[in-house]
Amino acid sequence: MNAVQQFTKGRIHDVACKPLKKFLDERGWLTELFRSDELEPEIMPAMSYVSMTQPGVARGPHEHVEQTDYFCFLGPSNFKVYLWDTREGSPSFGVKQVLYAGVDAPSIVVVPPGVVHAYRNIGTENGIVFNAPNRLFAGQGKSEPVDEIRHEELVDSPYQLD
Ligand SMILES: Cc1cn([C@H]2C[C@H](O)[C@@H](COP(=O)(O)OP(=O)(O)O[C@H]3O[C@H](C)C(=O)[C@H](O)[C@H]3O)O2)c(=O)[nH]c1=O
Repeated sequence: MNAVQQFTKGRIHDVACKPLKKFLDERGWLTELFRSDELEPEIMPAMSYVSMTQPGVARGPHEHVEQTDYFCFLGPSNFKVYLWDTREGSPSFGVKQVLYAGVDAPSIVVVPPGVVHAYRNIGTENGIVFNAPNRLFAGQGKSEPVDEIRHEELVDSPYQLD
């Protein structure tokens, strides 16, 4: 594990945050989540899943060794997203970045391997997050270890959520 204890605020290299474009009409709205003609081959999704997070609840902090996460914060709540760059050699090594995403700012957040990440539902409704990672959860046929380092239980963790 890398030993960064004090992170500085800033923007993390290779983390992408893009607005989701909603096409609104009298029936509701529609938004594209990903397109194979817009993504780099190395982050092309291998699977997708949706999670619901209750108000006030956080998921993470976690990091992946090989997996890039492709989170879409769709609403109906808002999330505070926390990112910490622990990649030695990264131009933003030791940087912490905070983003807000969800119903008031529908967004895609791309998180590369080695960037510790967590998010909290800061709204009053259940919130939906779609993820399309570029690796299969637990590998082919769920036969491999899960590519995930969990930091939730770390004593004196540098990855603090407020
Ligand atoms: C991710 C995943 C999970 N699961 C099962 C495994 C557990 O029984 C259950 C909950 O998964 P987990 O405890 O890994 O979820 P979180 O710890 O909340 O992690 C989530 O939030 C943090 C911030 C993330 O970065 C993860 O990618 C995201 O899944 O769903 C599956 O069956 N398939 C999957 O692809």
